[in-house]
Amino acid sequence: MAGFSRLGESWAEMGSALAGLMFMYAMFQQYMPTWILSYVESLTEKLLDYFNTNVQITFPEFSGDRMNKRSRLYLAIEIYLSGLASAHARRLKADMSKKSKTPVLSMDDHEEVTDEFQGVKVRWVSSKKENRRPSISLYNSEPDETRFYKLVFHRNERDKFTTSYLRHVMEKAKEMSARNRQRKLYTNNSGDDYSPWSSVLFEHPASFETLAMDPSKKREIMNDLKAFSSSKDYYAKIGKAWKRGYLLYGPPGTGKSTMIACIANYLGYDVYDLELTAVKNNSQLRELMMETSSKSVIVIEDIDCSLNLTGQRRKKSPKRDEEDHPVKEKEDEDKEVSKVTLSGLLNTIDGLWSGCGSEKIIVFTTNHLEDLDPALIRRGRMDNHIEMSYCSFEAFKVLAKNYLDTESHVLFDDVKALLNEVDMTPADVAENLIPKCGEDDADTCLKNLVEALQEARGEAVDEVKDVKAEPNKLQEIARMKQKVMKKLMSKLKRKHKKRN
Ligand SMILES: Nc1ncnc2c1ncn2[C@@H]1O[C@H](COP(=O)(O)OP(=O)(O)OP(=O)(O)O)[C@@H](O)[C@H]1O
Ligand SMILES: [Mg+2]
Repeated sequence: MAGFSRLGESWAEMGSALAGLMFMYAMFQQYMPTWILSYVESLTEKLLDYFNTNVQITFPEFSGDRMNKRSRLYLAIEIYLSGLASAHARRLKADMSKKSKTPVLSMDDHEEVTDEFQGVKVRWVSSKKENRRPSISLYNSEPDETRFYKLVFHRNERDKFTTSYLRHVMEKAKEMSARNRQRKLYTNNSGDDYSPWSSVLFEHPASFETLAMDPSKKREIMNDLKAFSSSKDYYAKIGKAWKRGYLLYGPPGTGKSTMIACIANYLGYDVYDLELTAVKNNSQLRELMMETSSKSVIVIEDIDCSLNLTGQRRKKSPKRDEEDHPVKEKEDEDKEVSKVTLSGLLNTIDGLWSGCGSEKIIVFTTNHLEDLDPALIRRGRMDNHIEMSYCSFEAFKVLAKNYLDTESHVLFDDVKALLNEVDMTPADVAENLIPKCGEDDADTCLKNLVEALQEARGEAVDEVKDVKAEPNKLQEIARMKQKVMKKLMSKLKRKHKKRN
């Protein structure tokens, strides 16, 4: 008995000594030199291997014959783990890369985090080992130390973690780096000899969250975009270039340009703003398209006024002046500068050239859908036609939240009733919600909006009365007014774009 109790005591002593050692190790771990940590780690691993039911995969930082290339897999894991690390790791490292807009956090050496995949837990450990060979050698480019990540999981889950989990890590990392990437806005107005595009950082703050639109329509568009961006295999299978066309149409100020920024921000794509009037001919257009990168939104705004693309298929009789001489129209003048034709444009967006590069979204915007050549916007070319309409009550609620931080108010009912009767663009509603002087609060802004809507309703009623009084004459005036406005708008837009 005495022997047993002595054995028990010595086990207890060993146990408490081991616990003490472990406690000291944990306490002073961060002050210890790396070689001690690596040594202890490998010793512990060997010891644990005897009882181990785990499988472990190592992902070294450097790969290649001479270990001189940073491994893409390692970098992807680093990005993937940054989210977990910032939430759970105790010791973190921060780094800033040229391409990212925020610092990238990663686990510090000898730190670990747990992840969960399909209900099963896995452990990620970040380690490093010192390379004993002298690093100053003509023949040895191996770094002094090698970092690696270790993935540890139960051996029963081998299939799951060697295939689907690693795929999941790669996909997530791709998504995360796209989100964190510094994106660019390209224009073809002032390209140089080296590139037909010039660029600035794209930092538009618009997002689907702040876009005023019917929520179900918004969700539909977001789903469509997500499905597109993850359909690489599908497009390859059906033998179609991985691109999608969006046509955004609606009156000025309904959010077409804002929607483009939302799309680019949502998918983490670059934006190419293609000014067709600055493109000399079809071959330059082709060159521009070939110079666009994957993961981009290529935009042609106001396609109806970009060039005389709208009527090239319909034979138009030339306009004549009072003395019956043919009048040179503004569009004809443009045609002399830009010789891009409708078929050139169709071929570039939809023909063989469109296969160059992939994952591209092409967006046309227009205020006048009815003026466009049907060939330009047929399904398959412009796959998704989205009407950007006047402000609905649902859209107003988004604006009220954005601008006034308000989700309900006594005046909401008035606004709702008025928006049912009056067409007002989200841009005009937003303008009324902006405080006019620093002290304007939500009450004042909403009152301003109600007044503006009432005023607009008054004008609309007056117009209806006039039309009833003299229908033919007034309808003719309205048509003329619309025509003049349309031309004026086109002119202004062209001028504005040329100036920029
Ligand atoms: N649906 C919307 N949601 C949020 N803000 C909007 C919306 N529509 C317009 N706005 C606001 O109005 C401004 C003008 O909108 P935007 O330039 O997107 O309109 P547009 O439809 O492109 O007009 P245009 O046809 O004249 O180019 C934006 O800067 C934005 O602040
Ligand atoms: Mg616009």
